[in-house]
Amino acid sequence: MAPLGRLHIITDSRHGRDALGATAAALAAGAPVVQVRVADETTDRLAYEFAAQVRRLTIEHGATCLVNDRLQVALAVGADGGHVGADDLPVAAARRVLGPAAVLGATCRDAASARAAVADGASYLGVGPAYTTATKAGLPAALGPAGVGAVAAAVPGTPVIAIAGVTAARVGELRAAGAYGVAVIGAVSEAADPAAATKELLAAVTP
Ligand SMILES: Cc1ncc(COP(=O)(O)OP(=O)(O)O)c(N)n1
Ligand SMILES: Cc1ncsc1CCOP(=O)(O)O
Ligand SMILES: [Mg+2]
Repeated sequence: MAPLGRLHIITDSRHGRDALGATAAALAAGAPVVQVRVADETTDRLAYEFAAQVRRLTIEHGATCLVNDRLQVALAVGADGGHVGADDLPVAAARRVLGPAAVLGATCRDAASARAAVADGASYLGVGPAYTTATKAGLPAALGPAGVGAVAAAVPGTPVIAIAGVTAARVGELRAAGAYGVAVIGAVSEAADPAAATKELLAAVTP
């Protein structure tokens, strides 16, 4: 399997955002991974239709397509994999649903849950909140680069993707702490020029 991309663009599920437009711009600028993430209240039908459009774009650009939470949508659109957290299917069940070859991400905030997720079949970990963010409500306190690094150190060989409040300027300290890559919503979706923002992030994550 090809190595996981280091920059994950997550679609912005907030009302009024041009999620598809920002995603298309990010892909055209070279983003290697897109995670489809829709609002909890979005119907499966709309989630499927949106994910199918993103999947087409990722195929056009040779990028990896992951689907957050809704693994049935991931399977239905032929995505490369999915991402699960505490409110979603357990990692071992998600692995059974997606099959052995799929990319499977799991949200983790500490060393013990990270080790368990890897043992249960996660192929990468989403670790955060790295910093505070206004994009998602109800998150615990920020881990900071050191907290992200502590999780990464617990699972050598498993890519850790830092998430929340990530900007190009913060990528260096996250990488230095042990993060393999980063996932962003606002840094691309809220940028005046999402393609330029993607290029800046890509330059920062590229070893
Ligand atoms: C790369 C990455 N890391 C963490 C998350 C968060 O997933 P989760 O905790 O399940 O929260 P929701 O995104 O479902 O609100 C993620 N999506 N991606
Ligand atoms: C989905 C998710 N899970 C933890 S933080 C977050 C959103 C991150 O968004 P941003 O990159 O704008 O801080
Ligand atoms: Mg989730």
